[in-house]
Amino acid sequence: MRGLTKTYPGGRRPRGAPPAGPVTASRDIALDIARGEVFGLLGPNGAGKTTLVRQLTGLLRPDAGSVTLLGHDLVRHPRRAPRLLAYLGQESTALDELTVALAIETTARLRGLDADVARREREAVVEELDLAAVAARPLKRLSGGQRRLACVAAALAGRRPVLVLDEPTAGMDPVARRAVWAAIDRRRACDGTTVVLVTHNVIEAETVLDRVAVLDAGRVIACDTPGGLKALVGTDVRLELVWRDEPPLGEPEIAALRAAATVAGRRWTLRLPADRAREAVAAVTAGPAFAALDDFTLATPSLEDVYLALGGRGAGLERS
Ligand SMILES: Nc1ncnc2c1ncn2[C@@H]1O[C@H](COP(=O)(O)OP(=O)(O)OP(=O)(O)O)[C@@H](O)[C@H]1O
Repeated sequence: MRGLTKTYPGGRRPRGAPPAGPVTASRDIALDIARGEVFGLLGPNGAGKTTLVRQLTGLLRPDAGSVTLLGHDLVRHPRRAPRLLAYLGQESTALDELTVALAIETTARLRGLDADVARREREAVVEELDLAAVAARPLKRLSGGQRRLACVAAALAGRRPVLVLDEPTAGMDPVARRAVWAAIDRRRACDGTTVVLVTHNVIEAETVLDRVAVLDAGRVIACDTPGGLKALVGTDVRLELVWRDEPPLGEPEIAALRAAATVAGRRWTLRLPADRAREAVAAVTAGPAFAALDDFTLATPSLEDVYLALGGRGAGLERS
């Protein structure tokens, strides 16, 4: 992608509401995604992730800039996109009337597979994502998480060399989410599939992503490997404390931690240099503090920390 720019015109608003001005959702975006890479787009609600992937998939025409995918100019020839990539949008209602099995098999057929190959592929992906129990039911009669999983299965059918997945695990339970991340990892490892992944689930996604672009207000504000991005925030570690009810603020060490913490209900989050974190862990795991503690975690920087350090608002980022 080079120089991708997209501004939505201001819309009409109900009488009395403030006028809605135009929104520039992509600002001069330049990104190179290598073949076989699992590439993440990270950013808060409204950062422009969906706008970007819709341009990448030929569904939305940029105002300026270019998208070249496997040698094809997708701004000039957007209809080539469906032959090159599988796209899972945020909302997929097109398959709602079909059963899960038929949705997967039909998608594979539409992507050019012979009937028996499409059937075999359907069987394999139903097993891979553990969908057998709901395979005979129409998508519209499934729970939100099950429907999303069925849509992921359809996206995987037909073996496109590029997968563009917009929040594939939204609304899924942990078992389903794990199955999706494993399926993505397998496509990359076995087929060399290129995957572009929009996600809010930063901690989970970290394990599958080769590189990540962080978007904020339509701009790419950082792009690197997860490790490279984490190096940006230095060596601070994150200490999370969850208290049973009242923390023992009478203890001077605990009162000092309170002053440095971000407090959300019973949860305190602290970002500390490693040696200071060690002292803090010693303080909270001794004496009355430990008795008052419900849970604690100590973690090295995550992509979420990177995002926050880069000045993002943090809203909308989700931890597993
Ligand atoms: N059709 C549209 N018309 C006008 N403005 C739009 C339209 N679609 C998106 N926007 C605006 O463009 C900006 C980027 O939206 P986009 O959906 O790309 O963000 P996102 O990063 O995908 O957000 P989310 O995480 O909530 O899915 C937002 O300010 C949004 O309000």
